[in-house]
Amino acid sequence: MTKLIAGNWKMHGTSADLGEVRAIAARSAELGGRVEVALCVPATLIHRAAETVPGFAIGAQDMHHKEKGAHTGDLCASMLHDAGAGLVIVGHSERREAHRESDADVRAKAEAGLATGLRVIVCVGESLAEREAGRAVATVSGQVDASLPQGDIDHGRLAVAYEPIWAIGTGRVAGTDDIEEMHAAIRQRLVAAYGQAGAGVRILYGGSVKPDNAGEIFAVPEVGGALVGGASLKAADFLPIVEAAAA
Ligand SMILES: O=C[C@H](O)COP(=O)(O)O
Repeated sequence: MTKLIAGNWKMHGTSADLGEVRAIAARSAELGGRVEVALCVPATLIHRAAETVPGFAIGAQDMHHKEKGAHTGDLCASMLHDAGAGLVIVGHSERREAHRESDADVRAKAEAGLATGLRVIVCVGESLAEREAGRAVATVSGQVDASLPQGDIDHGRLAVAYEPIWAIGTGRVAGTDDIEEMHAAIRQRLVAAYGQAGAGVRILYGGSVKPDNAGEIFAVPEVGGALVGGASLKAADFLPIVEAAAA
């Protein structure tokens, strides 16, 4: 399966950073069909980024599950699509925590995103306390069961990102054994939910992915790519990760 490397710029980036988008898109195009690359930029940059690099996948980092209404400050899937987004991240742990998003909220967003034609990355991941209590696999399996869209899916438009919360932005990456165990557990839940289509859903790893650990992570069974935060902000950091996935 071709790996998907998605950058998540979080609350970083203005029009002054479009040169990074341009550099990332140009090298990604050279790598042709060997890897899929996307950048999920702040909502304020989606339109300009999409216009700057036509044909390259620009995404959003969140969306409201409804199509329209009195929701001050929110954006719906069709607005993101209209701005030029081709994909959206939902259920990132930073939103689950800071905005109290539940599994049900995440599922509603994922279903609305797919229904609008966006590709969707659903994030799951355990806290350090849950891992230390031996509940990591149970926690993440429960999130997968309750956060993923219900019904038939187009497996090519859905991905799951496993991001242990304690590995995000900390420089502390999960061990390859732990990644392998968790990705296998997620695969089992995907197949239970979707049958054969569940075998084709990419499972990304996220949490302190850097140029110097990407190759090792990509060699782990069932790792279908990465969701990259800090190292996606600069082409010089992100492109070696993209190249490792294309190798
Ligand atoms: O969405 C990306 C993840 O939160 C990982 O962030 P990070 O690569 O900065 O650890």
